[in-house]
Amino acid sequence: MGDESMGDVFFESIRGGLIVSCQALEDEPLHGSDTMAKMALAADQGGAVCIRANSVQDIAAIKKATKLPIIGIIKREYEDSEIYITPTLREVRELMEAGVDVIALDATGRQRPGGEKLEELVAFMKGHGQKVMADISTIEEALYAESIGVSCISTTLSGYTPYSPQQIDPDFNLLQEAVRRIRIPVIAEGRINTPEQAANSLKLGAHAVVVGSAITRPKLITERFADAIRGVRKGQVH
Ligand SMILES: CC(=O)N[C@H](C=O)[C@@H](O)[C@H](O)[C@H](O)COP(=O)(O)O
Repeated sequence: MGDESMGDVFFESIRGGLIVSCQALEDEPLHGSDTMAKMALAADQGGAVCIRANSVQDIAAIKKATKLPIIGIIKREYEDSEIYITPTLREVRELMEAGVDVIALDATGRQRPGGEKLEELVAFMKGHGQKVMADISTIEEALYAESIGVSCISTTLSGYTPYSPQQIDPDFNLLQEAVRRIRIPVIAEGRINTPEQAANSLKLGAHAVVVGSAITRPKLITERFADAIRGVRKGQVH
């Protein structure tokens, strides 16, 4: 592990712990800061060590509901880029103003809106003493993010770039390779849908685990159950 995170209060506080991502976009039934604050409180009471949250409004509401540290993002779409997780300096500034323990941003190699550069965003945040989580989709992106000074990496975007493995399960291969080759903390994130997968992530060396949909997206959870039972009793005679 790199020098910055060694002994760092935030990274020590989340070591081996569960980070719950509390997010609902405008088109989701649970959208709304009050609801996200309640989700965060439930996560806190359930044993989470940190919350990952989207938008200045949600972050402000969550801060009132719990004292847990926050990894903040702003999802915003731009016409000239595929990147939507904290894409530009505008979102970085908004998050710094809101005040979060860590800012997470897309650290894939893709073109950013307005031609902005990942290195410049990271340098800006580090220059202001802001911790940075790099959301990556491949080992090359993880290595590059580490080389430009991010505080930790997360496997968030594996499966969400066209050049990373498209799979239903979490990308444990990427996690393992990152743990082997990266010195800063490696966070497991993305499609961790069962307690066993979360525990396995830590066994494979993840510093902490982020779980979102499986805890905070009831529509998706319902769909999984509905899909699993669909047709099971069809044709049965009672
Ligand atoms: C790809 C992307 O946009 N991921 C987002 C990142 O903040 C969230 O929508 C995910 O819920 C989060 O990464 C946790 O993952 P999962 O919900 O699979 O546990």
